[in-house]
Amino acid sequence: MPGLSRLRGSFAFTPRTLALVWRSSRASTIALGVLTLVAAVLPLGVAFAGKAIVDAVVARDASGALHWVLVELALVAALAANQRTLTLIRQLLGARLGMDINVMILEKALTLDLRHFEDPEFYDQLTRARREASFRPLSVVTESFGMLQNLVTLLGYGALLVSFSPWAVLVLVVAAIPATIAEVRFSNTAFRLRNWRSPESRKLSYLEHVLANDNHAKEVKLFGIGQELLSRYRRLSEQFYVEDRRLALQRGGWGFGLSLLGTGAFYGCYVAMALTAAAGKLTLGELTLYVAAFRQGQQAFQSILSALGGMYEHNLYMSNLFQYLAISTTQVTQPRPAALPARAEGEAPELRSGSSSATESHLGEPSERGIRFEKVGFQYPGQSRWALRNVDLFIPAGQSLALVGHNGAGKTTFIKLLTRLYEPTEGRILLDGKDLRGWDPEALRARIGVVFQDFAQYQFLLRENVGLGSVAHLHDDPRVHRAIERGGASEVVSTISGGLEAQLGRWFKDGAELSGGQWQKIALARAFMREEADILVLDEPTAALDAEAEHAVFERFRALSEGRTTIVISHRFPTVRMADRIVVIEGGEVLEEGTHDALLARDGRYAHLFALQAAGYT
Ligand SMILES: Nc1ncnc2c1ncn2[C@@H]1O[C@H](COP(=O)(O)OP(=O)(O)OP(=O)(O)O)[C@@H](O)[C@H]1O
Repeated sequence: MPGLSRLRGSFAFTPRTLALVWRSSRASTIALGVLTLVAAVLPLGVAFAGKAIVDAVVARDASGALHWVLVELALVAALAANQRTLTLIRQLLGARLGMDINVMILEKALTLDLRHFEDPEFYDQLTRARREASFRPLSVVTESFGMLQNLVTLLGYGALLVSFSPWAVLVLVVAAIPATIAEVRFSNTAFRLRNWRSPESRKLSYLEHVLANDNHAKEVKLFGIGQELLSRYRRLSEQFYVEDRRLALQRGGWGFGLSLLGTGAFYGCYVAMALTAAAGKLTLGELTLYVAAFRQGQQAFQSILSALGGMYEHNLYMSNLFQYLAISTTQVTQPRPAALPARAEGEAPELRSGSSSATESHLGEPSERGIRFEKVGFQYPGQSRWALRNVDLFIPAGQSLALVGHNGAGKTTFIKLLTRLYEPTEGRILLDGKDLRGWDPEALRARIGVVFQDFAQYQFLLRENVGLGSVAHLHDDPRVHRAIERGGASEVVSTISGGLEAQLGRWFKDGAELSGGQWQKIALARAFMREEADILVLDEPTAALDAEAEHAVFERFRALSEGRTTIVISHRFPTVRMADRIVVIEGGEVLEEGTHDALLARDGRYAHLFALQAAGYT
């Protein structure tokens, strides 16, 4: 039955949510439970005192009436104090919970793979989890306790009403059901609407970001694209508004119509009670009590039912959070069987025919020192195109290698695989004879220092921008200075005031903004913080430097990288030719490889590109 499964759905994540809340603050959760029970019982006392007052008045018992008025006053005061404390605890618990859950979300983000961040569906999930989950858990708790409170109140009023007529209890219950069913339905629609348009919401946030962000301000102004983007923003938000309005109107209309049923039921019972009292079968006090019991019982019951609707909605949102937290972070580790026969770690590798000339005649042995790509192929998740294919390559330890190729040839992908940001779809990569998948990720990354073309510009202190290259040495000043010098950033440091403690970037007060080339030098310095790393990779991090500066950087880089393996990606031949060995990648495959002179002599693609650049065409 769909109704029943919805009802079950309303509570599916409640135990896990309550566990989250319990872990956040036990004391607050217990206090919330106790105060909720008090809030459930006190109104019964107030109603009973009301009856006693009326009865005392009718019996002309002044002191009795005064006594009960004082009792009622005390109960009402207690109720108000209880309510205030409840609100306070809810606020505190809500703040604590929001904090804890955001930390959980970010902690999870740290364990995710790069592929997750490059996947739009994952992004939607993350956005949804962050948007809703910090306040929904508290709503689940408040709603659960609220339901308990109303249930106790309802049972109390129900017991009172039964003595008037069991029919009254039945009418009270039945009249509230249609409105509840409608509420659950609308909650469901609201959730689906928001989930369904989640990609559109991201577009909206992105437009906001472009229109109000320092990175884009120059282009937005100079290309005059502000109005165009703003009108896209308007169109999208207008569309959202229309959908939301339709839903709100439907929800409001149905809610109002169906609540009339409850009002009708109340007045029907009121008439019955009034007639019974007029016939002398009820005292005035009993009439007052029953009317109050019916009205408040009805309210309690409606609250329970609408809380059910709310719970259903909260649970749908909580499912987002739990799904996000359950994302598997283990990468696909099995190479495709067709590509390479499975082989146990350490087992003697057999020779394979058809290896490109890039491969030395021997294959990975546990004792070899260097990086070996064995028939490596890679497709980005969800893509049928091979970004890399049939890559067979051995880079002996200490060698300097340059990767050359057109845009989109697969050079960065090569680095992403080497640094295990992704794993090969087929084939395998070995470091010192051991499959990368067998390496502890921490140990592997400690050995590699990388600067990507889209390196980060942290809006942090200068010390942090450099020192974060080796967090453990963030406060090791001599090391930070050494790294700055090696990255060629000494003149950057001398031009800004504040030295290592200077704030960089424009986001925060007194931040010094650097030029593109200066940021690159800082990024290089960050890589040089990894003094223990024996593999250094520069993926075009010098594109913003002028040719002369780039040449200087690479000369220094080479000198400093003595004995280390270096891999450099560059489109500039003066840089490329310095490498011991050059690999030309085209369409994801290794096309040529050799020294600069050997490749020129071969007169192939490399020689062609070199001639173009020498003639000033690239
Ligand atoms: N995250 C990704 N998802 C899907 N495809 C990608 C992704 N990153 C790169 N690609 C595709 O993989 C191919 C190789 O890209 P890669 O970044 O390795 O090229 P590149 O040689 O480094 O280019 P450039 O010189 O422009 O930096 C390209 O066709 C690109 O479109």
